Amino acid sequence: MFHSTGQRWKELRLKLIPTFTSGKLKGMFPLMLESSDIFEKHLDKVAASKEAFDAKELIGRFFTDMVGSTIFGIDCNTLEEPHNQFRVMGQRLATLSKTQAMKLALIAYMPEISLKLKLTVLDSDLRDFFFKLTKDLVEKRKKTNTVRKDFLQLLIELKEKGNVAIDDDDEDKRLKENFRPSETVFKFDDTDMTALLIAFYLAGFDNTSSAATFALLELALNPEVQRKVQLEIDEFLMQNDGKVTYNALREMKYLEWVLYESMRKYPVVGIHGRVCTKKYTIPGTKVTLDEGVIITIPNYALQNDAKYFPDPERFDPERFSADDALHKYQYVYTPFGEGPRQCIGNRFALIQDKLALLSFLRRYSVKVNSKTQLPVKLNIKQFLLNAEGGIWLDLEKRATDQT
Ligand code: HEM
Repeated sequence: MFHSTGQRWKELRLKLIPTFTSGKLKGMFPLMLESSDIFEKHLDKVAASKEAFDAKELIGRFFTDMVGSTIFGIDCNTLEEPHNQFRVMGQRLATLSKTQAMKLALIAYMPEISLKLKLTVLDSDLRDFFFKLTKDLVEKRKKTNTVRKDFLQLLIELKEKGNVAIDDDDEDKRLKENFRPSETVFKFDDTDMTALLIAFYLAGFDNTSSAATFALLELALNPEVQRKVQLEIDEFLMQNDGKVTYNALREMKYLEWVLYESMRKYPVVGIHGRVCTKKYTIPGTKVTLDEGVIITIPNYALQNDAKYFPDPERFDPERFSADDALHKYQYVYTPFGEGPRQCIGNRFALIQDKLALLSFLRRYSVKVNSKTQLPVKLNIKQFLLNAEGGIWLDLEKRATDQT
């Protein structure tokens, strides 16, 4: 999906909208909670070891289990078995060799030539692994008549019926009213399904774990902010008999501002790409872009520009406290992109990241371990923003157990 363009992309995007509605995400929430419960128990072991942990690695394993369940419907147990095949294959998706990175750039910037050359980025054994996995899982569901509230199920529905239905009680009323299934015949085969599952898997453990890692780092560096998040969590848990609910999580606004602010300082995807589809003169300038021109939008630079975000080095979640903050920062704050190609999984990602922070902070505080290089040096060789040498943290049990 990342590389499809034109009519094919439009069709696919339209078909996928109902997959990410609040109703569907709410339906998946119990599966997400199951993974969080296991993660919280695992954190007790990490704390008992008194060893520092590599935040991206630990959260990446947690999210591998979570997306294993919510995307593929499988139980991976990656927290306990960090080298299982599903995790190893996922890590290979996330680490591109130089040749793969060059191929990716060619596909992004010269799509027509790449198509002619039949360029592909993934190694054939990786493709075969996910293709077989998807095929086996689909067959098993059919054989056992299993229906699960996960992405695989929704894509099976899309393949078989040509559409994913929007539930009558879905809260996204505007979406429901405006949604029109496309009238053209929609081709969606096993390869399309596998490609989408791979994209969701990769984004669902890699992008999201980077975002949660940077948020934890800033909380560790700013104990007063960490304390405020913990107080908000305590309050919501108290109001809900210690249970984490979808609605309570959505209402934890301070937690949300913390994530917004850390995604401002450290946008996991540091640049966006666009292709000009028709000749266009930028208003108020003499700059004319011709059709086909490739544009790179430097969102890392924009989000760290004092012109838009005064004192940009300062970690200040209050920047997002106004109701219209996201509107005010539109086009300069774009961690999830902007416009029709904006990240389709942004709400799912926010739930994941909120759950990760909540799992840590309800019973522990995080502290920076001396293995973390400060100030953080960003690794610019990777596709996603990560810290060189990793973010190493220590867990410290909170004075009162909040469960
Ligand atoms: C913190 C986590 C995440 C970040 C920062 C992120 C960021 C982004 C960005 C910057 C784009 C490109 C948007 C543009 O060009 O305007 C994108 C696209 C996309 N993302 Fe995410 N993403 C995250 C999580 C997820 C998750 C969890 C999923 C799915 C489960 C997902 C699925 C996608 C897909 C399918 C696209 C392509 C959309 C299209 O081309 O129409 N992302 N994401």
